[in-house]
Amino acid sequence: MIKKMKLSIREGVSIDAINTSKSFFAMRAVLVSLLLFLPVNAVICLTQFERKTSISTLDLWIESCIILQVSAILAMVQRLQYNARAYFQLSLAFSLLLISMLTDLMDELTELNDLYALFAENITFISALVLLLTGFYTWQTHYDLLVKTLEEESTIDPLTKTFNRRYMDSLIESYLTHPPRGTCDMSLMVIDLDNFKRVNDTYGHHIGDIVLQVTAEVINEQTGENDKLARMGGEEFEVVMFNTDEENAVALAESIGKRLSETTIPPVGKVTASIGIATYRNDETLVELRQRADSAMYRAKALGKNRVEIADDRPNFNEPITPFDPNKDDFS
Ligand SMILES: Nc1nc2c(ncn2[C@@H]2O[C@H](COP(=O)(O)OP(=O)(O)OP(=O)(O)O)[C@@H](O)[C@H]2O)c(=O)[nH]1
Repeated sequence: MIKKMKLSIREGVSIDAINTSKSFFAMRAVLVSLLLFLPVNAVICLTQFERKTSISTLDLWIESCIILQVSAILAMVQRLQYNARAYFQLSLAFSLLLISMLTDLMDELTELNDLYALFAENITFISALVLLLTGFYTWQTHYDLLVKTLEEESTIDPLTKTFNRRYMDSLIESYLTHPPRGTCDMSLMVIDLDNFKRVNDTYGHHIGDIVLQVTAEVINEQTGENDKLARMGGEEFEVVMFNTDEENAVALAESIGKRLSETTIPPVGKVTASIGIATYRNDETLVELRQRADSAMYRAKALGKNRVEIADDRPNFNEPITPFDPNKDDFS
């Protein structure tokens, strides 16, 4: 069952669950020993019933049914595997509830009306209720945390801690489906690091990862609250800029490119990026918008890298727009 959990829950959460597996086994041992008392108790009850018969058969049936139901719930609790504490508290709560009900049944059957038994029965019952409340609370808290973790993991790139492609797609799609009232420009920027393979080949994958992290930091420093950054995969990033026309998008792209080309990342030195910009046109789909931004980025690569290009039907689009420093090496 632990294996199944590992497969169904994402890595971060499953580690938490596996770490607690020892507690599950310990708790299971306690429960099994508790449950062994059930048939023993039942035998005692029936023996007593032979002798004292003041309790009605209907009462006996009703109480037995409730006991069976609680046992069934206890068995179901065994399937709540994702939090050791909730599992422990709920299992103990239902076990105590069973003990309390069995004690009650025995008490009625034997008609001893023993004060000690009455006291023990009530104490057990109250403890069971307290444990039930805390168990459900723990369960709910852990469930909320689980949902939050899964939400984060499904939208965040684990390496750079920026958003991922899935989040970016849904963000832009929701803008396109429900555009804000009035005119509101939206621009998309595609940023692709230059000669990144060389960085990996020269310094290793680990240093390549650091370069990606620093790149994300540099882009984040330059962007404002209307912009969202995502790593789309490999060495490619996207920034969606709401309330941003082409002119402002180019200005932001230039500042990102400039800042990146000035940043020294040891031991690599400086890295550069080719950037493509596309500003949203009415009735355009996400695929079309991204295609235009992508082709602008590829044009930037073709024109010598380390520059910004705008996706457009401009007649002179082949002319470089804003070269940072075309003669400079990509990393020094
Ligand atoms: N370190 C690291 N490298 C990655 C990751 N994802 C992809 N890569 C590497 O990124 C490199 C991309 O290489 P290319 O597509 O040839 O791009 P490039 O070398 O930047 O060439 P240009 O884009 O033309 O400048 C490959 O070596 C991939 O292995 C990652 O998560 N970490």
